[in-house]
Amino acid sequence: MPAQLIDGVKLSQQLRADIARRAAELTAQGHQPGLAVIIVGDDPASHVYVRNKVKACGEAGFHSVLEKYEADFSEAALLERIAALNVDPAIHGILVQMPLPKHIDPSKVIEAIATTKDVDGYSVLSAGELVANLPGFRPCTPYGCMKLIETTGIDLRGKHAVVVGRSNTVGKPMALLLLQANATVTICHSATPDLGYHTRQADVIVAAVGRRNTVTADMVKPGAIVIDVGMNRNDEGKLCGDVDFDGVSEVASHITPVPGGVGPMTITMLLMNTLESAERGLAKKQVAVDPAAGMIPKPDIA
Ligand SMILES: Nc1nc(=O)c2c([nH]1)NC[C@@H]1CN(c3ccc(C(=O)N[C@@H](CCC(=O)O)C(=O)O)cc3)C=[N+]21
Repeated sequence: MPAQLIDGVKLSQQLRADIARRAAELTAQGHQPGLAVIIVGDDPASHVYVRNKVKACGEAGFHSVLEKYEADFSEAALLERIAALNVDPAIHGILVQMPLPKHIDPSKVIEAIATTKDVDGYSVLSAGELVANLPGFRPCTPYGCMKLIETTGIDLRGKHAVVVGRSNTVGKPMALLLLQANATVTICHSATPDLGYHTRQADVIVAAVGRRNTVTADMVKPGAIVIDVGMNRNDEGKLCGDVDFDGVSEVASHITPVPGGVGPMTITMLLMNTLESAERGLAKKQVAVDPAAGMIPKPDIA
């Protein structure tokens, strides 16, 4: 029996409908969710992604600003823009599109974003919150992968999840989210001698390497769930993932396609984080003005 497709476009539509409904409620109370997206340089793929993010904001009823800067925009000027957005009450999320030009230190830029607006979940503090099981913004791609796994109805408790890839943006946070869901987690990477040995034991495989055909049918246990985070081009220039989709579909119980799997969910969870940022800001404001709560009103920075 071929694997069931986990449809990221369909799940995104469902989640985005709910996000739009909650955004409209906030807007009616005078607190429309707002996302600022900054892009530096002229990488064409980055411009496509950024355009998609801004478009998704519009469709969800969010306010959004897109700031585009030339490749020679200075680090100091970028940090200044972030400082301004950090105190802009109309902005609840700030995303600086990666990669940045080489003269800009990405770490400096990420850490400059107010934690309350770090909707990418890329900052050291957001990463620490994830490690410590504290509330905070989850990186959008792994967060989206968890939502995709949820649609299978399979409880992760006690299941063996194998993450292939250890990037700070996907592999590492993915492993932590799976761990939070009570899976037994293995992280494999470029120095793992026999990848198939590990993946063949997996009930769930998350492939986030950036190399096509990294996971083939012989490396998958029958009935496994396979989530493909990869975004590569094949010889015909067509978008493909890290998983040999045709082969693995014959073995897995559930599989995500590329495109149409994880990609759309990344943007959906960005909207979700921005919405939740706006909701938290409003909740804080309501507590701050409630005299019964005995709180001193704080300056409006979130
Ligand atoms: N600060 C920052 N945050 C990011 O979240 C971030 C980033 N930088 N830099 C680049 C990567 C890449 N990324 C994608 C988002 C959606 C799709 C997406 O929607 N993909 C569609 C297909 C798109 C197509 O056809 O080209 C899909 O998989 O179905 C892809 C890639 C976010 N990124």
